[in-house]
Amino acid sequence: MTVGSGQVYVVTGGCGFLGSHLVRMLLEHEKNISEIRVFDLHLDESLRTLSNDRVKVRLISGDISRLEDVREALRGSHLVIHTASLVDVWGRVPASKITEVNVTGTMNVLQACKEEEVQYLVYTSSMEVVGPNIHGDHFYRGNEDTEYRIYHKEPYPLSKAKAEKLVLEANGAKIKGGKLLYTCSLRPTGIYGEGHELMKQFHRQGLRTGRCVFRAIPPAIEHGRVYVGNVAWMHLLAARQLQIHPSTLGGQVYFCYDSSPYKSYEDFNMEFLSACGFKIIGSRPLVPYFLLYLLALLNALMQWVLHGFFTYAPILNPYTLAVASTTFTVQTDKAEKHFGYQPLYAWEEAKKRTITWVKSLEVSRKDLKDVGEKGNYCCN
Ligand SMILES: NC(=O)c1ccc[n+]([C@@H]2O[C@H](COP(=O)([O-])OP(=O)(O)OC[C@H]3O[C@@H](n4cnc5c(N)ncnc54)[C@H](O)[C@@H]3O)[C@@H](O)[C@H]2O)c1
Ligand SMILES: CC(C)CCC[C@@H](C)[C@H]1CC[C@H]2[C@@H]3[C@H](O)C=C4C[C@@H](O)CC[C@]4(C)[C@H]3CC[C@]12C
Repeated sequence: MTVGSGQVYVVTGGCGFLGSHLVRMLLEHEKNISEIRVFDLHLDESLRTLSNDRVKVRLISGDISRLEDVREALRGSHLVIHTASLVDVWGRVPASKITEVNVTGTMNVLQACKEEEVQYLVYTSSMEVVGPNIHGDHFYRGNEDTEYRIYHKEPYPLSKAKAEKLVLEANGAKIKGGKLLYTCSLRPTGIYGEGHELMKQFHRQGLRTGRCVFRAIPPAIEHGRVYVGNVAWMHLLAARQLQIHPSTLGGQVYFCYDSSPYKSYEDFNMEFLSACGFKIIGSRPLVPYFLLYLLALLNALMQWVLHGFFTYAPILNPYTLAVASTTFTVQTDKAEKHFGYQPLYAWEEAKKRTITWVKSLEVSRKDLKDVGEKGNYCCN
């Protein structure tokens, strides 16, 4: 295999949901690279087979919270896209672990950039560094300059906010050899698309309830969603343009957006699930909010009681309920203005691809059933 003398990119968390889309996106659309280093705690061996005549995909097993691992991965590279993170708003992982991976891990990436002379870093942040806040203030089609009462209490948003701050503060810092480090931060809203773990859970849950989804959140509550392919595309463009126009992109934050419609979380999921015969029951929430809140509190109490025996971490807790019940949508053109971003996938295409994937989940479940698993597939 002949591999050229292009740039070397490191993608931390490259085996995750977004990371693996990003690796494929780079392979297909970034002509200036000869090696992609996929750094992750858990390697997805199938990515290795993506190497081609032009680009080598190198899988590197490592822990972002260990500086030595990160330094080794970054040695001799040109740019880092740092997506590795523990994404947990359910209490599955202790807060200290979330901080270790998301904050210390980011410090390590910055430190390694400085020591290994890597000049460019694109950080995957989250809408959660802004909100929703626990006061339930709505963020209605806001942009990067919209004023909002930012208040973090939960470990995940807290860690993402701290990490983003470190990344932005590091912009312009001197690295070994005297050159400057340039950083920018991308803030996706709720990402969806092929491989979305939470969608798999909603799909499984819907099968258990006879393909019926019981409305819990008022349909007027808008929740921002963005297609994974567009988030990956935006990372690619930001990485490219950060090197060409470091003074424009350096130190900046950008919400990730595309033409996905503004809808409630549940109605948005129905855009895909309805193609599998799922129905949403109720034009308004079937359970009053205070009951849902009590249930969420009960789940939190159970988690606390059972802590030490096993991890009880249902989807519904006071925090996820607050996020789902508070409007948070973005409307901005900052990324277009600063680095020419336009979504690569129109909503129709993103929807089509996601539906094809959700339908494939049905096939794999049916395969399982054929080999003996008991399941409920139909309801209508
Ligand atoms: N999924 C969303 O809706 C969403 C929305 C906004 C922002 N984000 C951000 O996007 C990024 C990717 O999220 P995702 O949904 O693909 O999550 P994911 O869990 O699928 O991917 C994260 C990856 O990081 C890796 N990782 C975790 N701990 C590690 C460690 N100690 N060392 C090395 N690698 C480690 C995981 O193995 C995984 O492959 C994260 O930074 C997340 O905060 C996600
Ligand atoms: C009340 C129930 C019926 C519905 C519960 C849905 C809930 C689990 C969903 C709703 C919104 C989701 C979050 C949102 O899309 C954005 C992000 C940011 C990202 O950085 C991490 C994931 C997260 C927090 C989503 C988690 C799941 C949430 C809370």
